Order: sequence, then structure tokens, then C-alpha cells
Amino acid sequence: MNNQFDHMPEAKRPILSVRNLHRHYKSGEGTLTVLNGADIDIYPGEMVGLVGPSGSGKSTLLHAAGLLEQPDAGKVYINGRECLKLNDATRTSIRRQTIGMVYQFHHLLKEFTALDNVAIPQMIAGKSQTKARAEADRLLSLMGLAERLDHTPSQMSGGEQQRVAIARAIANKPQLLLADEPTGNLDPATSTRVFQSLLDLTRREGVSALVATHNMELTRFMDRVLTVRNGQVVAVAKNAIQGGIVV
Ligand SMILES: Nc1ncnc2c1ncn2[C@@H]1O[C@H](COP(=O)(O)OP(=O)(O)OP(=O)(O)O)[C@@H](O)[C@H]1O
Repeated sequence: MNNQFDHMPEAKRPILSVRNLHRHYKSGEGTLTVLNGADIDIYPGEMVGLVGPSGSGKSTLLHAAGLLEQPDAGKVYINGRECLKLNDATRTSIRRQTIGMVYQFHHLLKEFTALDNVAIPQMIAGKSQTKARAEADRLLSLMGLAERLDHTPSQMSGGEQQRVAIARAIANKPQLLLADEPTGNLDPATSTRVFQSLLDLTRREGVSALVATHNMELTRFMDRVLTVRNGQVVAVAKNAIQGGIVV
């Protein structure tokens, strides 16, 4: 298999490498350039923030990196394998095995309980109902929702719903969580708590994360912060973090 990172020790191989991504949209008579040569590397165990002005291309970049949308040019490597030239079925399979997604709105199944919402994707991936429900119980309990397992989304607060969505995204053991404004819909205090829960759970479960946010306050919890401007990653800042605490 074509893997450009085979020569590197495993811990130093990026899970995700995005190279020179371009994305344009037709806009009236002209063209809107949304991604203009964006590059990203995410390594095992990293928590990386993605910030930048509204419209700078963060969501478009996350969707392309998560193999949900095809850019116009560039490369997306997942574990060293170039994915954009693969057929739809193979890309989908790589995405399901490697990537979990969380959005600003939770997209939970309304008529199902929290437990079912986290168990169902595991059953679709082939796990038995008993094992899927046990894992859903474990993850939801880690997210502080042990008392909410049998509640449907409408019986939970916005912060609780988003915690369920995070547990669901982690349930199939992805290597990488891509989150697009996961707390953008929550009040500031709830936002901080849910963000910390997301980072605690991903660290604990050994999942890396790339999280787009407008809340600069939250980026102090990340290992690195990437700034997007005009469709490019223009700055990378490294936080000095020890044991999850910024020093
Ligand atoms: N399907 C589309 N068709 C046309 N333009 C689009 C489409 N999707 C996104 N855009 C435009 O691309 C630009 C970048 O959008 P994107 O959502 O990636 O930015 P963003 O940095 O995530 O913004 P925000 O922080 O507000 O969520 C915006 O100007 C947006 O209007």
C-alpha cells in the first residue's frame, strides 16, 4: 500500500495530513476561493484548535479533511494513505474507521434515548447489541450522564445533548475527532464544561482531536492552535501544557 510515512516511527506519523487544499465556489459571475492552499498535520495524541474569522474556511477545511467533501485540488492523507483519489465506498470506509465528527448542532435521533443514540452507530459497525449498549453506558457515564441514559434528546439540556453527541462520535473508537464549533450553541459556562469534557474523554480514550472554535478562551486547553485566514493555515501556536494544564 502506498504510505508516504512508512519510514517514520509510528508515534511520529501524522494521522491526518492535508496538503495544498483548494476549494472554489461559483459566486454570481465570479468565483469565491474558500480554501487556498491549506496544510494541516495532526499527530497521535494531539488536541489541536482551529481558529480564524467567520468565513475563513474552517468548516470547509474540516469537511474536506474528514472526507465528507471533495476539494478542487490538493491531497488528504489518512495514516499516510492518499484518500481523495479513492472511490466513494473506500473513502467512506476509511472515514468510518478513522474519524468521528461533532457539529455545532447535535443531530441526535429525536425518538431514541441517549443510550440508543450512542449504541446504534456501534451496532451498524457490527457490534452486538449487548456490547454496544455496555460501551454506550461506559462513555455516557464518563461524560457525567449516568442518570440520563434513558432520556430522549428533548428531555436533556443543550449541554447534555452535546455530551451525548461527543460520546457517539467516540463510540466506534476513531483515531481522530473532528469537531466544528462543538460548543457554539451553548452559553459560556456550559460551553467551557462541555469543551473540557470533550478533551478529557478524547485524551482518556486515546483519540486525537481537531476542534474549530470561535472561543479563544477554550484554545488554552489545546496542545496546538492553527489559525486559518483566507483559506490558508497562516499561524501555528504551541501551548505549553503539562497534564492538561497550561503552564
Ligand atoms: N456550498 C457552498 N456554496 C457557496 N459558498 C459556500 C459554500 N460553503 C461555504 N461557502 C462559503 O465559503 C466561505 C467559507 O465558509 P466556511 O463555513 O468554511 O467558513 P468558517 O471559517 O467555518 O466560518 P464560520 O466561522 O462562520 O463557521 C464562506 O464565505 C461561505 O459562505
